Amino acid sequence: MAPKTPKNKSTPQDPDGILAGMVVFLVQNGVQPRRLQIRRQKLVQMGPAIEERLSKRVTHLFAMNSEALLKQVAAERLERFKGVKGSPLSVARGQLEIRRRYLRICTILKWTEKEITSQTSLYSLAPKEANKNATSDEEPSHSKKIRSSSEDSKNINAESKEDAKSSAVYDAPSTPGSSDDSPSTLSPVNTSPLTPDPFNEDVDTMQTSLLYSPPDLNRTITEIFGKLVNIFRDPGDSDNWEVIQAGALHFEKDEKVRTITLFGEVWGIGPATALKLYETGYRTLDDLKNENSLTNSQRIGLKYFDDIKQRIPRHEVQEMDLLLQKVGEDILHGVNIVCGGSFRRGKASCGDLDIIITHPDGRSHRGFLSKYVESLKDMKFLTEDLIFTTHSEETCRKMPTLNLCRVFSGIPRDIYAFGLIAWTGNDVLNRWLRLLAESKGFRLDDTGLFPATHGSGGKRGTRASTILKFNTEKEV
Ligand SMILES: Nc1ccn([C@H]2C[C@H](O)[C@@H](COP(=O)(O)OP(=O)(O)OP(=O)(O)O)O2)c(=O)n1
Repeated sequence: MAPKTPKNKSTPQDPDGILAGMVVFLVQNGVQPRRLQIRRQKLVQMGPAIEERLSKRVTHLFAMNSEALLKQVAAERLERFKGVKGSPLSVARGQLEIRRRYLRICTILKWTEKEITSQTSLYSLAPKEANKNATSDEEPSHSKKIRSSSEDSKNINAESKEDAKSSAVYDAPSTPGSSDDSPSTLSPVNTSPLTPDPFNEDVDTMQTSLLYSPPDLNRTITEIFGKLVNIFRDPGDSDNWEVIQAGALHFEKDEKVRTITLFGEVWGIGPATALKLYETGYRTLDDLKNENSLTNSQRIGLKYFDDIKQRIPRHEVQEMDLLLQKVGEDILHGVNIVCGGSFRRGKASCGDLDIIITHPDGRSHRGFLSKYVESLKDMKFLTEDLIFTTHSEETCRKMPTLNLCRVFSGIPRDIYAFGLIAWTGNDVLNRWLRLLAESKGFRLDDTGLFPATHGSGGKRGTRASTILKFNTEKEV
């Protein structure tokens, strides 16, 4: 029988790596499993042995901070690390960088708040007996010289932002049954190959710093551009078709493309309508004001074109979120109102507000939406209705503006987790999750996870009526 291929490719280890000879125990507490996995892979490349338990062999502990360390490891077990050199290490761009200004003699138990500089620093505590090379406070304890540069702080800052972002996701108003989504949840380290982190939009950046060799997608793109150049090339104007020289794609200058793009930016106007309007002879937004065939939503989209295009700063969304919750609570005690979308993902600005509503009792959400919207209109928070659709007896959606606020209400409690995921996004995560579900024979949408029938001729199967129920996003 052929030997089994290991399922997971292990990260290549550098036997001469900067941490070769160390036996490291990674403290999981305080680190998101995904981030821990990335750090673990980076560390492995630097040559240490990584122990799964805090055995006697362990020479170094890596933890986010003293608090996280003490939460996971009893103080007595750290006795042997007492009074030895501790230096925060930053693993960045595949290199271990030691910031000398932080080198100090310290004992773990004396760490103060001040010394916990940022969440992104890894603290290394080298036990005396294993750290014979350690000389003075001024020198890194490792024999290899390590580049110390401004890059370090750049990397740290980048990581800090990312952390702030990820934690903001979890700072979202608590939702029924979802309190276990906290980033500090302990979970076993998963050493499977890297897969996109659904909740972390910047993970790609981190991945590129690992040993990662993706397919050459640029080539596909340049080939397509090459074809476009040939199509749009003007033989008499050979200087004017290269993207770099012109600063834009040639076809972006084309009046038809430009007009259709502009019209398509009006809320409610899709590509087909935009083309129709172009063919009617319209060229500017002002022209459209006279068009009778526009729907009410399109008309509002046109009226507030500039407003709608402006992104809303996070602090303003925060204020609106508080107000939305207060008004909701005044109407229906215990109602759960979460602002999803980019706000819940911790973004600095948001295109709109995506409000997801349910009630823990599974019943009272019914009829809530109309009272809620009326109330918000009375106080002039909402001024115009764009769309109101009812998908079923229980699920209805409304998108009023001027605050461009999308309200998803009446999401019954038992499918709420699906709604939360879908309306928190981002869209890439949603596509990724749906594909994943499909690959396992399911259909996933904002109302549930359903076993799928077998499709034929390359078509997707239809979804069965049985719904699988899950309480939290994590379970989904
Ligand atoms: N094509 C799309 C569009 C949206 N969504 C989901 C994920 C989004 O996060 C959520 C809300 O959509 P928005 O268009 O409001 O997008 P965001 O809130 O993410 O960003 P923005 O700040 O631009 O509003 O809906 C999706 O799955 N697929």
